[in-house]
Amino acid sequence: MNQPRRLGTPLSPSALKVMLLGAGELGKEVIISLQRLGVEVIAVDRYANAPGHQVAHRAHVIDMTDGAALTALIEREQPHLVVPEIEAIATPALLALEKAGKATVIPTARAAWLTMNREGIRRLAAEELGLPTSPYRFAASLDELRGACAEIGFPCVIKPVMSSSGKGQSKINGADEITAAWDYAAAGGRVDAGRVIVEGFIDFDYEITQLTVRALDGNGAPVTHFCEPIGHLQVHGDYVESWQPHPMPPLALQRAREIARTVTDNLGGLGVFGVELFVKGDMVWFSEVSPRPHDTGMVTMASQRQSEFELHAKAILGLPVDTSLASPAASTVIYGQLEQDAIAFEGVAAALALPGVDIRLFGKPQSFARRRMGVALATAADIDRARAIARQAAQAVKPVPA
Ligand SMILES: Nc1ncnc2c1ncn2[C@@H]1O[C@H](COP(=O)(O)OP(=O)(O)OP(=O)(O)O)[C@@H](O)[C@H]1O
Ligand SMILES: NCC(=O)N[C@@H]1O[C@H](COP(=O)([O-])[O-])[C@@H](O)[C@H]1O
Ligand SMILES: [Mg+2]
Repeated sequence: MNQPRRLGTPLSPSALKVMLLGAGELGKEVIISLQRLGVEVIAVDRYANAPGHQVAHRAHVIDMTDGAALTALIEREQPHLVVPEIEAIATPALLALEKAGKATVIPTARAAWLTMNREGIRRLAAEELGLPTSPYRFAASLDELRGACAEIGFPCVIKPVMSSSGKGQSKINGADEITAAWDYAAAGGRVDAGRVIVEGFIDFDYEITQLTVRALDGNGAPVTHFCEPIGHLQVHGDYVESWQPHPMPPLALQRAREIARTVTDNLGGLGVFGVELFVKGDMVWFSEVSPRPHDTGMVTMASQRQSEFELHAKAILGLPVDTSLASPAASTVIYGQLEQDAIAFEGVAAALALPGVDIRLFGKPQSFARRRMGVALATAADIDRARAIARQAAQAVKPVPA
């Protein structure tokens, strides 16, 4: 099937239809990119008026971890492509639909299934592909967790096997913190699988996301493209700042791309992958991979000629892509700060008055203190300046009660 998809007219019999499973800030941008190519988009999420719902042709609210509900919706809508946007999806249902020839899943149903669970992707990367990772163990009870921590040693990082954006994740320094970490993981997992991973703590110099795109070239031949490395800062396992290009010594960059190629070749399919890597000197460790655009990649809306969202949209349609950098840039997250519905934002004009700044407000209907509600973007002559300006812009934007 090395052919681009035939583009048609939305809401007509010739429409090319794409269904997004998850319609948060990342999906919203993918949807906008698809709409620019005249694709009919159906957005699905677990709550009403999700960011992507607001820009799609049709919106559905279902529990995407319910395999029967997910299958019924896909069979009813019959999209040409199903595009997972979050991890917490009934991926066995996607595997079954793909096997029955009833759905094409991006990049593949197997990739969505393997990456929904840290155990799937970690065992593939470390045990099958032989990639360097932190040492790790899995545990399904508090007792097993005590044993796993004793083997891995301290400090270590404990995470639910199914979670994202740092939810339920703790770094602990000693055995006295194990019980609290177990309870926190149980509360924070998006799907309570009652299972955690313990990882040895990697004392990295910096971490990057290596955005990797599997696309077809103009002749229909498969090609792997690499974006410039994205550096980022995480607090409590959640990204707060990212920048591109992150400078790297040639050997570390080569290793990062070898790892990214190995894992994405194995996962297969078409689209953007966010390969998360830890770097110390010339040493590079694989951490995890998103078979979809990555939150730290929001910086590409400012830094690249084609953002990671445009790259994903084009790649999944079988169109050629361009991963070139346009300018150094940075992104800083705007958190909700308030626990309220329907908040308002002040200070956007002051933020936009700063040089090279742009702002995205996602339109999430409900704010939590640590919920990502928007992002400030800044381009500048170098990443240090871009980071300083993006931070200043994010601080200027003030969530306020409506
Ligand atoms: N073994 C480790 N050693 C050192 N730091 C770690 C380790 N595991 C995680 N971290 C830190 O925590 C961050 C989040 O971890 P991870 O990516 O596994 O969580 P996540 O919940 O999947 O987050 P996201 O969904 O945003 O990718 C990492 O980017 C890194 O900063
Ligand atoms: N690290 C994964 C990530 O950033 N995913 C993005 O966050 C949304 C969920 O946000 P919410 O939790 O605020 O609803 C997801 O829909 C996706 O866009
Ligand atoms: Mg991560």
